[in-house]
Amino acid sequence: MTAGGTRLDDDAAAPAVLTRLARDAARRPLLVALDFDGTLAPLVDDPDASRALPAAVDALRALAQVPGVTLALVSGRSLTDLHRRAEVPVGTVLIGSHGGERGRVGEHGLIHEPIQLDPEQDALLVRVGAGLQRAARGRNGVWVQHKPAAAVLHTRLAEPDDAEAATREGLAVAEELGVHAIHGKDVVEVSVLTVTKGTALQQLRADLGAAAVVYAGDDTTDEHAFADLEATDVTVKVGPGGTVARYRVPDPEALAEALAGFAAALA
Ligand SMILES: O=P(O)(O)OC[C@H]1O[C@H](O[C@H]2O[C@H](CO)[C@@H](O)[C@H](O)[C@H]2O)[C@H](O)[C@@H](O)[C@@H]1O
Repeated sequence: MTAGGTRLDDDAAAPAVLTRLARDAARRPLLVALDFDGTLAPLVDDPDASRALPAAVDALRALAQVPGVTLALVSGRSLTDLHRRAEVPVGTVLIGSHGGERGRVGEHGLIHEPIQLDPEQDALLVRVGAGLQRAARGRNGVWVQHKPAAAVLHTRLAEPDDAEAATREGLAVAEELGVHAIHGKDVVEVSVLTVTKGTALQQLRADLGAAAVVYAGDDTTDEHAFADLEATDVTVKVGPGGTVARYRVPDPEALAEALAGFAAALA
C-alpha cells in the first residue's frame, strides 16, 4: 500500500504530485520518460495492433513543447518498431530493447545506430529463437516474436494450461543457455543483452543533467527503472500489482489524463 510514505491506493496522488513538480521551476531540466505497452497503449492481443491512446498522444505533444522538458519513451520493443507506432514529436528520445538501443525522432525520421551484436551474441540469439519455437510448438495461441537482440514467447492467446507449460519451458531455455529472461505480462522475453530500463534511464538522466525524472510503466521491466530512480523523482505504476513505484494510476486512460494535467500545469 505504501512506498516512501505515499499512499499507492490514492488515485489523486499522482496528478497532485505532478502539479507540484510542474510549479517547481528549480527542478529543471526535467526528463519525462514513459513505457509504451500497457502504459501509453492499452494491452491488446496482437502487438502489431497496439496504439497509444489519442489522449496520450495529445498530452505527449503538449509536454514536448515545454522548454526545459525532454520527453522519452522507454520500451521493450525494438527501436524501429517503437518509432513506427509511437506518434511522438521531433526531439523525443526513444529507448528500445529494454535499454539496448537508443535514438531520437528527427525531422526526417529515426536517428539511431542500429544494434550491433557480436558473432557470439548472434549465434546465441539463433539458439534462443529456436528454443522458444520449441516451447511454442503444438500449443494453440503460443507464438514467438523475433527482435534485434531478443526473442519473445507470447502466451496471451493460449489456454491457461498451455500458457503455463510454455512459460515454464521458455524460462528453462533461458536458464539452459545462461541468458537473461524477463517474465512479463503474458510473455517470456529472452535477451542476449544484459541491459535494463533502469541503467538506460540513469544514463539518459546523466547525459541531460536532469534535475528530476518522471517515469511511468506497468510491467516487471519497469520495476528496474522505478528502483534505479531517486526518492525525489516521480515514479508511477500503471495498473494493479506489486511495485516499488511511489504512485499509482489505475490504467492508461488515467495516466493520459494525468499527463494532460501535467502539461497544462507546465505551460
Ligand atoms: O516495454 P513495453 O513498451 O511495455 O514493451 C514490452 C513488450 O510489449 C509487447 O508485449 C506486450 O504488449 C502486447 C500488445 O499489447 C501484448 O500482446 C503482450 O501480451 C504484452 O506483453 C511486445 O510485444 C514485446 O516485444 C515487448 O517487449
